[in-house]
Amino acid sequence: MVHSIGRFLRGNSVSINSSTTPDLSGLWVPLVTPFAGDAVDHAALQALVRRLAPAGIAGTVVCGSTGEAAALDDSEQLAALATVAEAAPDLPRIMGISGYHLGQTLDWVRRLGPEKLAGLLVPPPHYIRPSQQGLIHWFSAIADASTAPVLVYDIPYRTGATLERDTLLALAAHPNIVAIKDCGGDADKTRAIIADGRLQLLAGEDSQIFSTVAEGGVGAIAASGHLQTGRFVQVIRLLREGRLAEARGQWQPLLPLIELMFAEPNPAPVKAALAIEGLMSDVLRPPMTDASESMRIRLHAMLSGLE
Ligand SMILES: O=C(O)C1=N[C@H](C(=O)O)C[C@H](O)C1
Repeated sequence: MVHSIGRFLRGNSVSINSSTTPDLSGLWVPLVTPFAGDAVDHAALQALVRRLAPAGIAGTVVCGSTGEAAALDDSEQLAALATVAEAAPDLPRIMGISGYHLGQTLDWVRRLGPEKLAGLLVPPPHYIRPSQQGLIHWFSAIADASTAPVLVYDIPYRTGATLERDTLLALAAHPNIVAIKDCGGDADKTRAIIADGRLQLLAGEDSQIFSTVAEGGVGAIAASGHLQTGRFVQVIRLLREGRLAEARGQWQPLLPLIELMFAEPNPAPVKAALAIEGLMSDVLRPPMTDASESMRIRLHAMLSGLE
């Protein structure tokens, strides 16, 4: 049994009720961060957002893992967020955060307080591998401090921390924790969260979008959605409408694209594909590396075959 020491279980939580819980369904695109040389390429970021916005996406994620947030300093992150907001002011934005120092992370959450965010995407602290009780403390403290609703980012292969099913169900009681981005790799846990019904579940593994939404997930945060965006949007919409065969017809042509996008560390293939399309230059910040030559050749072939 895990015990929360968060403010919400002490009875003085922020007053957020179900009528104000945001609807996070649909496709969210975790934006890459384009670079021009050493600097963030704001013009390319703006053009990217303007291309994605009309495709029917729910919104964007700024500074997720795909956005190479680990390589951006605070002012670059705030500037990227401002550029995305300026490019499409009415398109909802989720901001990714991460860290392992609770005090510094809370300071950052408070600095983000004035931003108009649809949510804050928060993974467990990486590297330090706390207990389940420690994880409850981490998320509760952040959710207490955040003016935006919190999405729990369950991604043990990046953080080294496993969020157990009971932990996620305990966090679902927090009025400001509203969703999970599911990269947990545990189908039983995924189903339990969906069956519980309090957290909106978004697929975080692109290859699992179909199965997750077919089982009751509300959408996805998917880097592959930079390409063939309208088709990803359609798949999720059709599944949520129960139109399984039509959804499958849209989904199957996306599988080679998804496979290619993760054949090298994300976001190198996504950036290479967008560079081929003339949207940005193909630059990542070390220690991330740009796509290999063989990847570029495969991308050229794939993009020329796409409608
Ligand atoms: O940035 C994200 O959010 C995503 N991250 C995943 C990862 O690379 O770990 C992939 C997913 O498509 C989106």
